[in-house]
Amino acid sequence: MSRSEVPSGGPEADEYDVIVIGAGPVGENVADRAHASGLSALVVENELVGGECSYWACMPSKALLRPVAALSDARRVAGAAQAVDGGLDAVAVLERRDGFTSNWQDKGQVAWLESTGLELLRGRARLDGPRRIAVETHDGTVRTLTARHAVAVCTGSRAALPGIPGIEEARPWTSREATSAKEVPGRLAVVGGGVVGVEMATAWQALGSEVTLLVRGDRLLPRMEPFAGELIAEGLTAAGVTVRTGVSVEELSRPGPDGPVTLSLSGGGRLECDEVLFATGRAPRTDDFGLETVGCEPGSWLSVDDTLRVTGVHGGWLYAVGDVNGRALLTHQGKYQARVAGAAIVARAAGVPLLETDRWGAHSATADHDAVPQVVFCDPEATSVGLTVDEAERRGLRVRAVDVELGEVAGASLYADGYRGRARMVVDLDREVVAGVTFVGPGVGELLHSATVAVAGEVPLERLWHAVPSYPTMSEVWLRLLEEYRG
Ligand SMILES: Cc1cc2nc3c(=O)[nH]c(=O)nc-3n(C[C@H](O)[C@H](O)[C@H](O)COP(=O)(O)OP(=O)(O)OC[C@H]3O[C@@H](n4cnc5c(N)ncnc54)[C@H](O)[C@@H]3O)c2cc1C
Ligand SMILES: NC(=O)c1ccc[n+]([C@@H]2O[C@H](COP(=O)([O-])OP(=O)(O)OC[C@H]3O[C@@H](n4cnc5c(N)ncnc54)[C@H](O)[C@@H]3O)[C@@H](O)[C@H]2O)c1
Repeated sequence: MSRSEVPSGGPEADEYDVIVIGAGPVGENVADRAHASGLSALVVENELVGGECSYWACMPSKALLRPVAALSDARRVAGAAQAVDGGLDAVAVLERRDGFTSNWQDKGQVAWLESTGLELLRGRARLDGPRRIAVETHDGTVRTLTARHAVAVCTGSRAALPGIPGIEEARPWTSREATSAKEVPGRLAVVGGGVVGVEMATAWQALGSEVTLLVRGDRLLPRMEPFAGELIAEGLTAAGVTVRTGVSVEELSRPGPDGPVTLSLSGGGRLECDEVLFATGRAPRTDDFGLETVGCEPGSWLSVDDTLRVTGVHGGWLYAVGDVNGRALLTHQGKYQARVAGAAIVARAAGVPLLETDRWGAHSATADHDAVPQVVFCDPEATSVGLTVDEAERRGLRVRAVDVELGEVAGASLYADGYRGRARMVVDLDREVVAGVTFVGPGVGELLHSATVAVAGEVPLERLWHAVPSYPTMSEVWLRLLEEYRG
């Protein structure tokens, strides 16, 4: 037991100013904010400190994907391409991935908690009425703890599996296996054309699997502008992935424990594979969590206001931050919410009469509505922030889409021979500000933050005209977009 871990059963420490349930990236940040402002804070964690993101999501998936991009980048530049021989070294990639997860040990993250002075209790927490939680600790005892000011639920999400006949016996991969597998399956079927589906299809195809991506809708990445899914499908197909749209899995069968899986598909077809990954969305970790003891629906996404306080809970002491509130299932957005929630908890504990809850105020997670950035790390990369044309129109905004082929930008043509990529700026015509941006192409991930600043800053287009991009970088796409808009 490390210095900061709380011994179970200690009667002296059963009351804290703030109790945080879940030590993922979000819980860590809520607790850190509260503690740094002088409140006592306890963090309860049932598995590994660092959460899904560190061990089975962002970090291992990006460790699998970075070598794919590095190799593709070299192959797209004459002169460098000649130096590239063969594909990825799968063993080396998996070993590097293992390094990023610290071999699924959380010593490093516990050391960070210790260094901040936060207390950690290992065990499974459940709500137990107003301001109370009961924790089943890893030694089997149950501790009841009380929060003076706030309980923050930061329990994240898990993979959601559809109720298809045979799915349990087929023992499908979820995002956990897809990010932690130690061997490369010969044939991998991936079900779902969302972010996990396209990223993991990209990674495992490059590592040597023969990947079939099964998408029930008519396009990939349906939450982005349609051209994103088109360019990603093109990239996946060029890499050797079989992309099938308009197809659903109706049944699975895996007769032998280690044998192949057969998928029965809509329309009568069958597909045999060695492993099948279901990347079909997420469910909140709120089942068997005592939500009924505080008047909430067990198993539900926790609905919150913009200070991240759960709506409809008497006394206003319960917060839900990160994936578990379903607002934006992204680490950076959850950490942003954690900063806002932390500030709100501290202000309320100090008795501040009026919080800054107006739009873009210090106690309002406004960006969740208008400026959520996302980078999908496939090849090419797909990125977006703010609203698509479709979303803007559904909100009743009068918008214009401005499109530019990225390959026409000097910096992009230097980045890769025959550069393929596209940019779209969605302009709010009444305010003449940028409501949303999508960039798709190799290397655009690092470009996205410029768009996030423009969208969150509501920078007028006439001022953006004075933000001069360096020549010859890909950022000159901004100049092309503005020129196209001004005509
Ligand atoms: C394959 C994959 C790749 C992803 N890649 C990215 C990416 O590149 N960039 C990005 O921004 N986002 C990415 N995401 C999303 C990102 O992982 C999540 O948004 C992020 O992990 C949410 O953080 P969190 O702290 O809310 O929850 P989590 O990281 O899920 O942490 C919750 C913690 O709470 C603990 N817990 C749960 N219930 C209890 C309980 N009852 N008692 C005690 N402890 C409990 C859990 O053990 C866990 O440690 C990815 C997701 C997946 C699946
Ligand atoms: N790079 C990143 O930022 C990154 C990477 C991975 C995951 N994430 C986050 O994790 C979350 C989860 O990702 P995800 O891909 O699991 O969810 P998702 O919601 O992005 O995509 C799931 C897809 O599966 C489809 N689907 C659902 N049920 C199905 C069924 N029965 N059969 C076939 N298809 C079905 C849905 O239509 C959807 O397109 C996302 O919200 C994403 O923000 C982010």
